[in-house]
Amino acid sequence: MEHTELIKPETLEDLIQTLHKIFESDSVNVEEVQNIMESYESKPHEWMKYAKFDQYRYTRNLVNEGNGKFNLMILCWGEGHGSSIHDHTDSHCFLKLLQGQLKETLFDWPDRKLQGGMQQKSQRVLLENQCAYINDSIGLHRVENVSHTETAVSLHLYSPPFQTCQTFDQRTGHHNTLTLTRALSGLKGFNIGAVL
Ligand SMILES: N[C@@H](CS(=O)O)C(=O)O
Ligand SMILES: [Fe+2]
Repeated sequence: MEHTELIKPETLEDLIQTLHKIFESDSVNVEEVQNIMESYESKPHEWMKYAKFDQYRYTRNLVNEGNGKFNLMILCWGEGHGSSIHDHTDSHCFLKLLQGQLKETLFDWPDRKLQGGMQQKSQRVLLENQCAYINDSIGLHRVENVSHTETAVSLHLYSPPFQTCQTFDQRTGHHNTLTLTRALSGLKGFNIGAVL
């Protein structure tokens, strides 16, 4: 497999350029993408223009369309905002913290035969500049800003891009398909926000 030489991106623009290079190849090297995203040191003035908050739910703001290979988005989490349990539609999902902290809870896919609740598998707190990774074979997750005083901002890369995903009811394991929005302001549009 061909490897792009890893040079630490100094700016968000640099990071976007490097990601374009990496994704020219047809196969995704998860570790390489994770490393490059982690090595970018978040500088708020570089991403501020994408960071739009909503009073009630986290927002999704498109940053770059990655030549059709990936979507790069900035998600803004107000105090107490979180996502429902969801999948990632057979895509790779990278999640890098630009500001604040997020709690990630992992779940297994519910067993159709066993009617009942979904047990959480593990939990971790993601710190500023860390980059997490998930896909459907790892499982499902829920992401929350549990802070009552601090907002959180995260940079997400999805490859290939997707517009719908499934959300799950923890109590029953039942799912719904949801169309995601790429820019949410106010309450119009959809995301998988859940009020904690
Ligand atoms: N995957 C979610 C955000 S997160 O909870 O990972 C989304 O794209 O809205
Ligand atoms: Fe997610």
